[in-house]
Amino acid sequence: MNYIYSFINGDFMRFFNREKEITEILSILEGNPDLVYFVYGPLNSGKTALISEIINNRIDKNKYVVFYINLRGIFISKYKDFIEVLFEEYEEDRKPVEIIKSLIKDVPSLCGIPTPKNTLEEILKKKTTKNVFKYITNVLMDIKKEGKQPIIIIDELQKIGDMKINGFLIYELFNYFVDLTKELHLCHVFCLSSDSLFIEQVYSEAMLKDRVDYILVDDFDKETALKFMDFLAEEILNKKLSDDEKELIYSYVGGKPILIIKVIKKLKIKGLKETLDEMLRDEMQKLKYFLEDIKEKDEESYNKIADALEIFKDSYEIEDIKIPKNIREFLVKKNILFLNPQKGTLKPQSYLVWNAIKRLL
Ligand SMILES: Nc1ncnc2c1ncn2[C@@H]1O[C@H](COP(=O)(O)OP(=O)(O)OP(=O)(O)O)[C@@H](O)[C@H]1O
Repeated sequence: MNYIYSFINGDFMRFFNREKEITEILSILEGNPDLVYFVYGPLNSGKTALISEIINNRIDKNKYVVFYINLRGIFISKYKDFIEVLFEEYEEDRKPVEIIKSLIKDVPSLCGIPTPKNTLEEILKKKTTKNVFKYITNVLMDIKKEGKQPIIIIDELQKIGDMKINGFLIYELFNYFVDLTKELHLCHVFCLSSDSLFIEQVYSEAMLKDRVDYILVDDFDKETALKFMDFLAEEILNKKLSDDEKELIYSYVGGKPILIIKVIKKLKIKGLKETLDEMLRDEMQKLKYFLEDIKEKDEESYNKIADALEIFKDSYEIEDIKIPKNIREFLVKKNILFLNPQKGTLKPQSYLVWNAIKRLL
């Protein structure tokens, strides 16, 4: 049984800023569970890093029990796959809550709901979610009786979007999450996703109105991005960057944390202009091949897509309906554009993509 989950992918990195988002989430956690929260934002904006910082360093570990269910990187094609991610089987003859209590002494979060072996077999035999949810609710109630507040976090929930058991599994889960929050006030629920089409579907789902809320984790704004560069230059290079250098980095990669980290790391072995030009060239190559493929398959679609992308030559962010629905959904699906359904806006997934668009179209 392996409950230890490392949130840090890649090198160890100290966490930077996000105080506004942290304050918002901590204040939600202090209150009674009431709504299901969707944490969304562009690709690699730092959603997982933020949640991980909160779980590891910002909450009182004696007060909360966190279940972090990560569907990222897991192949889920059938119900059984999903159940296997949701639960962690154990063999000892102890109650789940006892297992949980002993585990949380060592780790900040559990990556599955502990379930005795026989119970899991029973759950899997019945092809209905009713007994799954009943089991989870009982475990959560036991945790609450111990004076602790359970939190469920699901990363990349959209991965089960197409899965059907009776109806769509995802709707059954949403209903269950609404039960846990709005009805029972038993458990905090956070769903993380960078799939903005999925978030848009949730946003326009009448059933979820007034039962869910959204927390946007966007790329850093300019002021924060420049400070992040100072922070990283100190951490990684042990030196300061000039204002001109920071302005130049921002003009290429904007406020996307992962790209800023990449630039600063490369400065150990390469010059700044060379690093930035290389990154931009790679992005342009990707976009060029992407457009070439479309042009070869269907000239008419290519023209529509080129027209849509050309709109970004004048501005980074535009109103979503300026691009016809099918074209905008295609570009969002292909991770060229990010859709913010709350604001009704579209923008390139990063400044780097934006720069590639401006140079190629
Ligand atoms: N505030 C931050 N401080 C330090 N590093 C950060 C911060 N935000 C993001 N990062 C780094 O940027 C990278 C991408 O972040 P992360 O994986 O959290 O993004 P994400 O939004 O969850 O990605 P995805 O789009 O795949 O869901 C990680 O390596 C992370 O360590």
